[in-house]
Amino acid sequence: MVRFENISKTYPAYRGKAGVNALQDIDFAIARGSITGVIGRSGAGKSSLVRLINGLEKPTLGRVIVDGRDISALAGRELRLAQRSIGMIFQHFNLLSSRTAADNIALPLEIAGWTKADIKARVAELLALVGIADKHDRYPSELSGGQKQRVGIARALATRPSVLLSDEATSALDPQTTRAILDLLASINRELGVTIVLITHEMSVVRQLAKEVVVLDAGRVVESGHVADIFTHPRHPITQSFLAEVIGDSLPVSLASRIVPEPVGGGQAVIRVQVRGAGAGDTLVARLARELGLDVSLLSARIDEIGGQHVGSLVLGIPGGEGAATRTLAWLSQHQSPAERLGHVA
Ligand SMILES: Nc1ncnc2c1ncn2[C@@H]1O[C@H](COP(=O)(O)OP(=O)(O)OP(=O)(O)O)[C@@H](O)[C@H]1O
Repeated sequence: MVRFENISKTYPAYRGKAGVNALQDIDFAIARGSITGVIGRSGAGKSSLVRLINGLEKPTLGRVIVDGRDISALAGRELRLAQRSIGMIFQHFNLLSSRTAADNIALPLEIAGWTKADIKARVAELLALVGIADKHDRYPSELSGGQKQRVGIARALATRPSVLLSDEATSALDPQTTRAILDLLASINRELGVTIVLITHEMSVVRQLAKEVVVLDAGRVVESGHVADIFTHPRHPITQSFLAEVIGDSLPVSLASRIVPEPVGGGQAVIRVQVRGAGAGDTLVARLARELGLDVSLLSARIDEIGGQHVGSLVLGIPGGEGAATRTLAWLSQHQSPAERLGHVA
């Protein structure tokens, strides 16, 4: 559906400023009908990547294939026609302030040469789809941020695109409105089958909506895969730092304040283990206790639903000194459960 084939993008040197290698060796595919999050820090190359998908930028090397066509090779009318099958929504909505909600949504249809009657019917359908049928005649200044983004989404879907690009579309919204807009995008993906590519610097957005994630750093893909896999087994430090922001690797203060680096006589080793799948945590703790004959205690637990899977971490207290802690870590490793020792409590 969208395929990056060995893409590099270099912006040339300009007025004494050095050239920038914005993207290098980008090679991955986005499946039809999927929701893929592309995450990276500022300057990682996210916007350059989306602009390649809709043909606003050309790659320096490689090809970008959208719906079986090399969009990077198109120009003029052919490019404009191809762009009708790629909708885009933006952080600041990019609505025309002089046009009503309905007339903003009508704009791409006017450009595509639809008749007045067809435009009227399609706009009514789109306003209903995004849940603001009553805002037909409102100007952007009379709408809330969430409502403006709904107009943006309706406008992006007007010409029935197969791909919807979202460039930080919820970054200017509060958490509750963000959730409502992400829910709307999920239902659009489900009901219309539109492929969604989500550019963001927030892992919480990826977690709520995406099934696949691509992590960009300094113009390269450093990690990619299913969201649930990446959340449970992040390999690259940049991914780990994004995850720490959302999963809250932080322990409850009451526990964190008791953990010390050295073993405490008669105390417990503190081990954090990642778990995955409904009920996986219970099963793991029960088996560990039974097979190693240990009186394991559960000091803290956090389970989230990510990419449709239960993932989280358990903090276990292991009595029995260093030997028991080492045996526990070995057992967890044998059972493919990533674990780390945090210290000891009395
Ligand atoms: N038109 C341009 N001309 C020159 N350099 C550019 C241009 N657009 C982007 N860059 C540079 O390319 C690199 C990647 O920028 P890009 O905007 O793609 O990153 P980003 O991940 O979207 O960042 P942000 O989240 O801050 O928007 C940056 O170093 C940026 O300064």
